[in-house]
Amino acid sequence: MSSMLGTALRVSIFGESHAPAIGCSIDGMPAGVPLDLDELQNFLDRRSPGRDATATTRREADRARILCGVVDGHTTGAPIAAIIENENTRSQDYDELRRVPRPGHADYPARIRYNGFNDVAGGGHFSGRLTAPLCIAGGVALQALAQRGIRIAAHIANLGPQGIPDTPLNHMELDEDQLSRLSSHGFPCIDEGAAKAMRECILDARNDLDSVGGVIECVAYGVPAGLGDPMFDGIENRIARVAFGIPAVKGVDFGAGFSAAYLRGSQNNDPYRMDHGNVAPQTNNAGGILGGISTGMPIVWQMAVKPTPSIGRKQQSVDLDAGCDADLVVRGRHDPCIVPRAVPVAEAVCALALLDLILESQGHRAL
Ligand SMILES: Cc1cc2nc3c(=O)[nH]c(=O)nc-3n(C[C@H](O)[C@H](O)[C@H](O)COP(=O)(O)O)c2cc1C
Ligand SMILES: C=C(O[C@@H]1CC(C(=O)O)=C[C@@H](OP(=O)(O)O)[C@H]1O)C(=O)O
Repeated sequence: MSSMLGTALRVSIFGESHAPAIGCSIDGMPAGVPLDLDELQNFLDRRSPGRDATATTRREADRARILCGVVDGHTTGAPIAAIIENENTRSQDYDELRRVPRPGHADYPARIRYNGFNDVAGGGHFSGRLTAPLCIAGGVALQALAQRGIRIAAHIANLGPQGIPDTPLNHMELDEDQLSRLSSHGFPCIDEGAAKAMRECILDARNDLDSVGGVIECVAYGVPAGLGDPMFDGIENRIARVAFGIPAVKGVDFGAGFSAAYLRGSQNNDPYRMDHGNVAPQTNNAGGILGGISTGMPIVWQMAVKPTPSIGRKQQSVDLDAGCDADLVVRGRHDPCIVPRAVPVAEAVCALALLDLILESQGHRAL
């Protein structure tokens, strides 16, 4: 299992959900980037488990311990390594799953791929818990990008089988106040009414021993025009590659995305106008990217998160040792919906993909 990303900024994620620790290493971060460790911890807290009834009851402090690469509040230019200790594991909940795999989780294909040697406890290296160290690396990248005037925000765009929509971010440029209100919100939505309805939808699913999914919209403001490459190294390719590393993400689209297929060219094209000497597209169906290259408009993308596979209902499975059908009731503590906790993870992957691109385009030089 190799969980590495980036070319100029190379990040490796290691650990397993019930191992003593999970962590990351970050190679290629330039020296002298100011790093506020409280801000980083606040970012990790937005993802951490066990905070209310809409999330798993596994309580973890998720304290990031930076081992090296940061001195006196600045990056040193040396590789950064950080860990989070796993403090609340209950591995016996997973004993049966080695034999009887959960529908929708990685148990069965992982057993075939790794000849049964993979760690099943807590989902092992396949666990959503690995997004905690991903958020350490992403949190560092977010602070580095903020130094360059690039701000990233995400929210729950839509949730549940009936589709409860929040106000789309693509139609608005958030000011600093709105950005910090969204990022300090326990349930990140623009519209309070939508947040309330979404919360109820998750609690209903939990009561029904079931789960729900949804869509997260993420926007990067302040990305200058002209970054990126055509074909295989475009901004879309780079963000999608990292976003699909988040467990449970099954779809990624940009700007109008799949709905562009149902528009005419006259509706989908973003007309140009001059504004105080600058080229200003009047709409942003392109999501800030044309030909893989940034247009100067906000980069707008969405990711679809499936309903949590581990649900409390009896499900059909198989006993792989006995070679027969078997019913399964999954035990343990699970998120009835992954979406709220995955919002900061979307911001993290967006920051990592964009910072890697920027460092690559400046020949790995200082920010
Ligand atoms: C933040 C986060 C929390 C998650 N929590 C759970 C959980 O409690 N139970 C579960 O079965 N899956 C959970 N998942 C999803 C599984 O890890 C994921 O569905 C599984 O590894 C299979 O991968 P795939 O869905 O990408 O194919 C979570 C994912 C994330 C990102
Ligand atoms: C602990 C986290 O989420 C976990 C993600 C997860 C999974 O299968 O992805 C399964 C559960 O693990 P456990 O059975 O050990 O409680 C979740 O609690 C976390 O995200 O930090």
